Amino acid sequence: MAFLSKLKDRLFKSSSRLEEGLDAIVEDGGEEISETQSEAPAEASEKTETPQAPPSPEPPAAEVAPAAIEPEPRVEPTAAAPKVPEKPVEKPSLLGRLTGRQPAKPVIKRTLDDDMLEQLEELLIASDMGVDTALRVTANIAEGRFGKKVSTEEIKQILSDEVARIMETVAKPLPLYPQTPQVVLVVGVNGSGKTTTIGKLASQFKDAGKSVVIAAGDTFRAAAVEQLQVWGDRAGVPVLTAPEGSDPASLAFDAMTKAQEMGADLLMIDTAGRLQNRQDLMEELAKIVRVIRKKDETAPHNTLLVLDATTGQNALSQVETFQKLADVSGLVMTKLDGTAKGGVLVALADKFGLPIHAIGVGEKIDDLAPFDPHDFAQALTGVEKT
Ligand SMILES: Nc1nc2c(ncn2[C@@H]2O[C@H](COP(=O)(O)OP(=O)(O)OP(=O)(O)O)[C@@H](O)[C@H]2O)c(=O)[nH]1
Repeated sequence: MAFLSKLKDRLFKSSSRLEEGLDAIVEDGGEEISETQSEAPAEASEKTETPQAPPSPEPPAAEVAPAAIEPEPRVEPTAAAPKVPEKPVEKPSLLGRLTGRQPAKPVIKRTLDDDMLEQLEELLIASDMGVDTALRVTANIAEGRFGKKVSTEEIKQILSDEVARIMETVAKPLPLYPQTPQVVLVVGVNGSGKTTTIGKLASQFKDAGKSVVIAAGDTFRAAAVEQLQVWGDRAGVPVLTAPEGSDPASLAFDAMTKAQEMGADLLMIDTAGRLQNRQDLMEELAKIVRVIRKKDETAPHNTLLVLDATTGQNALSQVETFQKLADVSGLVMTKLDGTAKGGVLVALADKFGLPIHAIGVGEKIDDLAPFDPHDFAQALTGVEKT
């Protein structure tokens, strides 16, 4: 699947770290077993199969998932590419030819014991899953498999299933409500990717036929407003601004009036991300909410917290902080491309259970993908999709 390979390619740092770690763990203390002698895979033994989610039903009409990443064209080797010398074909043995059996491939398997579980725990912690989640995941891996021999491929698959099971409950597109304008407050620390995410979301909703208005609520930084305007232009969506230093709540009120007059479907409000003075920020966010409720007492309908995956475990404390500052309803995780800290998403899902609406996998306008727990788990653990 092209999306998986793209995600995997972009998540390569997390994936390769886990993959290499799992290879090393199985090799360390494992033994070569030819496939014909090897016992039934541990996964198929006592452990009850991880319940695979039934193919998800079509999302209700009210929900719109951000468009998935375009499949990448397959790169065919060019004529100029150096030729790889062909491997000499191995002749099967006489017995093999007579019985039609292929020679057994040696596979390294290791007994899943306390030592191996401890190493797995350490690897998961090093992959930013956090101590609690790492302990829970390894306990689940051990259940019904303790003392059995596992190969690298088996352990990757088991881990991938565990990760997918945790993530399935949080993978939810941003819900769309019939009431308009739907107000989406976007919060997060400076630099987490709020502006970029607003631009990407606005573009996707516009493509889905929705009319969108953006309000540049971080009125303290002229550069932030300019950036948002650039993204608004790219997405073809109006951006409402106010003079530098003016009251963000007053801008939010004006934006709400304008969005209502225009009959807009969505109003996305950018906010400041200065955590240096939490009290000020809390008051600022509370004031924005108070004034938009004068226009619609059910607003904001979503409060999106944008998190930067490269901050690793720090993302956990950002969720805690922003939950105190605002009524966070869902997450967008940015910069999952090229970070070795993708495992933090598992810790976030396990600890907070907040919906993950989308993931950012690049700086371009279409680099925002719906969060797919199975693709993510496979990309993270290095499982080859069959
Ligand atoms: N690689 C990568 N870069 C991203 C992604 N999302 C955002 N960025 C980059 O991260 C940087 C910060 O993004 P912004 O959208 O400006 O972040 P912000 O939270 O609005 O920051 P302030 O304007 O300072 O509040 C920019 O250079 C973006 O191009 C992503 O998914 N992948």
